[in-house]
Amino acid sequence: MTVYECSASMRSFLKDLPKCEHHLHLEGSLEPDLLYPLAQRNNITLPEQFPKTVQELEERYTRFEDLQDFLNFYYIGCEVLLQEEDFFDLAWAYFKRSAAQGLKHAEVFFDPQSHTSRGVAIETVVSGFQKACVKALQELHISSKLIMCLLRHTPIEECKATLESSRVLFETGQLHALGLDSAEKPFPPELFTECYATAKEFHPDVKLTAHAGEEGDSTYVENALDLLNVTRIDHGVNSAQDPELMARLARENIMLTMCPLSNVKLQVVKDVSELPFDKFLDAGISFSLNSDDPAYFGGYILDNYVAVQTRFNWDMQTWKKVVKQTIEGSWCDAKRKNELHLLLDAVMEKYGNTL
Ligand code: HPA
Ligand SMILES: [Zn+2]
Repeated sequence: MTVYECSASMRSFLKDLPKCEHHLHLEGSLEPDLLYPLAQRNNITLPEQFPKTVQELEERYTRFEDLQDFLNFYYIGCEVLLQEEDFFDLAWAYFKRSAAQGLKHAEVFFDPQSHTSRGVAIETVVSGFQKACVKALQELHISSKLIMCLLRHTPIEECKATLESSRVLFETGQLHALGLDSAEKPFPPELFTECYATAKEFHPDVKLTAHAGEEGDSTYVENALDLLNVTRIDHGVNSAQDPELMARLARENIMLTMCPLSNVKLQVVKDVSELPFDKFLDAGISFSLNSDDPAYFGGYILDNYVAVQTRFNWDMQTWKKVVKQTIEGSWCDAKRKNELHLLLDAVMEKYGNTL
């Protein structure tokens, strides 16, 4: 297993940076040591061939062949979540772990269809997550937003029904944005044009994002922009294939929510060093660094920052630039952004030119 290490002082600087996460699937933060107790609490029988112990499961998580191989485990994991308190426990565990890594603001995904398909009401899911968000703000000073994702492998009629059932949650601002995840290549953005238009009709403030260019090529990114009217792209690694698209991303200030450890684990790239961060910086493209499904990919937000540092060896000013653009690309209000910028200034001052 690859170990990413940087100097203790650099790690301390990276930990102190006020980090915002834009690409985190709450269901992907289900650690094996919570999965089995929840299965027991809810009397869920896991499939016969599913690993029987935390250790066996952790071992299996070290070798995913591709996105689909991972998703097969991810959806089985979802099955242990039933009650409001399960969703609360899951999200609260994520916030606590990430607080210890210097997380200050999180815009987090969830997949209602992986729960409603098992008879769990969307309100139960959202209510559990919301309670954790409130506690995270009060006790950990982490602000957050919920992004509802549609599962692109499910029938479009099911996606439309899910959207309809979430209408009030969007209208009342309990849900902040719409996203799109699951198997990318067979289910391109154009299938979801109507769903995205509907979400925007719920409320003009609803934000739109979509996974694109993780396993799909750069045309998936282009089509998500043109047909879904997203203002953010989740992953978008493959945008680097097309110089014209790169120029457009910079011009239109589209943020890419990059996930270094995920990309290695799902074999999008062989090593973090292959990711086009320097190309994006040179082209003036905004990106953030995120953990995606930390329980499955072996690292939370700071672990991703450290992995990038071990391969790119950025100086403090480059990190300042990356964190600044991450704050700017967040969907929190101007007051919160200002607080985050002040935290960043304080960290830069604390470390001076020492690194
Ligand atoms: O990394 C991902 N990609 C696509 N779908 C997902 N659903 C959870 N995680 C992912
Ligand atoms: Zn993702």
